[in-house]
Amino acid sequence: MSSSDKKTLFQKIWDAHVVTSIPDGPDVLYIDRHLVHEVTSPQAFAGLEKRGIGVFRTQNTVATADHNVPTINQHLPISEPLSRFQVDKLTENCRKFGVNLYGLGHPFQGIVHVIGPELGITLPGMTMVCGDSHTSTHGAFGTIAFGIGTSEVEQVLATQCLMQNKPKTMRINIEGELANGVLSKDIILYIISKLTMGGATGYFVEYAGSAIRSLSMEARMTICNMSIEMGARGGLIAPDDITFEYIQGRRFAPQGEKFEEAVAYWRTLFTDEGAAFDVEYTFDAADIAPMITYGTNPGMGIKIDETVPSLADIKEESNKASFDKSLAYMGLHPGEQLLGKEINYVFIGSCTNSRIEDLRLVAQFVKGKHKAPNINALIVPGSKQVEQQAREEGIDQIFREAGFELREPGCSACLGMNEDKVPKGEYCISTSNRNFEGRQGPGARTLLASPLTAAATAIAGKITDVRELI
Ligand SMILES: CC(C)[C@H](C(=O)O)[C@@H](O)C(=O)O
Ligand code: SF4
Repeated sequence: MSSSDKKTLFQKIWDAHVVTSIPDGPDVLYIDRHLVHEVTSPQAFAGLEKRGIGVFRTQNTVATADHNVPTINQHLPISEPLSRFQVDKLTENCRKFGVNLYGLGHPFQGIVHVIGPELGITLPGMTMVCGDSHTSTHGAFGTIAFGIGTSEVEQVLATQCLMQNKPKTMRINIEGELANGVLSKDIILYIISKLTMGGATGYFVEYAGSAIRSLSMEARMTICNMSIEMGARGGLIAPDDITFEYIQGRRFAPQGEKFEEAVAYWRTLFTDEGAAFDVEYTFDAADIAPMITYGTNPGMGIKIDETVPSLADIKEESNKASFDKSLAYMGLHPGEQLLGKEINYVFIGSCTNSRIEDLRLVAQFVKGKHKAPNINALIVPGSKQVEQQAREEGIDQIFREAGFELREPGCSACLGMNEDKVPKGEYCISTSNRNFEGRQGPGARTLLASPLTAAATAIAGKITDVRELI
């Protein structure tokens, strides 16, 4: 193989999906799977209706209701009018256009980025899109998965294709062993704190290295999920035995001989030795600690035992400009220690950390303990299946005894499009992926962290270094 024949994983998947290349323009890509939710689909369906056309490949399109759904009493009509309208509109559109919907009440309903993988809809080597920035989650399977805008949603519904300029490629290697109490959420918060919020803009990232290889699929999804938070178009990880084992037997995954055939192909999905990336970074896993954010973008993160930096420590120009405003919003000041700070809200959920593995980890930690009296804790599973599994495993019971409530699935307080909001001025340790101003409710102050850090904080009633407790 000459050096020019050597391909990155990204290049291999991309090349396999180019329908046609527009000279000096974008490529037209075939899209294997299209996920749809209630927020970004109404205008797209309306556009099809206006043009008098249908959905080209309904069998490749799956919809669910997640952003606007309440997390209690899902069997009752939605009381909040806008949310009810959005969810009803999705139901109506899916019925009209013949799209498969896992709506409220369906045993497969859940956050779009949780249900795709758990149902075996997400498979290695695919192209996947959704009108949602965290579609990058699915890259954990060795998939080119990325978020698109509503007009592109219409394009894909109509043609199963999408025009795309090829992004540049970046590889991030994490080598070595993670310390006890450090989770994949800490890895990605660490990476984003190093690269900053705009550091991967224009790139598609491949995560590699021994620390990444050792992670479960759930943990890999957490990392790929947040690729977008450093501006990347998406992130992916080469599939391996851990991936194949996760997929085997899942509802819509190939079965029997078909599965073996698929695995034989999936094993070709890796970056060739010596293939070139536009940029490459390597970090030492041993340098990663439990992380927490102090500001209003996910790149404003520190190791939990560090202090809030000062303007002089900030390197990125765009962050400098908003630094003071960000700290004022958060009610924090440079040099302040976050450890030991009393906070009243904990949110465990979102497409970053609401999978069964996250819930198990939290349950294992809180078992036999009780949350502090000042803490309001919300645990929201990513899907009906996760909720069901948690109940079967007695995890709901453990949570109840520890003073937490296991809700019904949805995006919930990740972005507060339903009634799950954090009150103005209150701090919330959140396992979600965004800490923008007002993200969890007007005036709410979000501190992003791992599920273990969230759990430890809930028990102590103040920001806690989980390494001291395990
Ligand atoms: C509502 C949706 C378009 C949005 C996104 O694209 O990511 C949401 O999921 C988010 O996390 O902010
Ligand atoms: S859980 Fe949060 S980040 Fe994920 S899709 Fe829903 S709103 Fe977006």
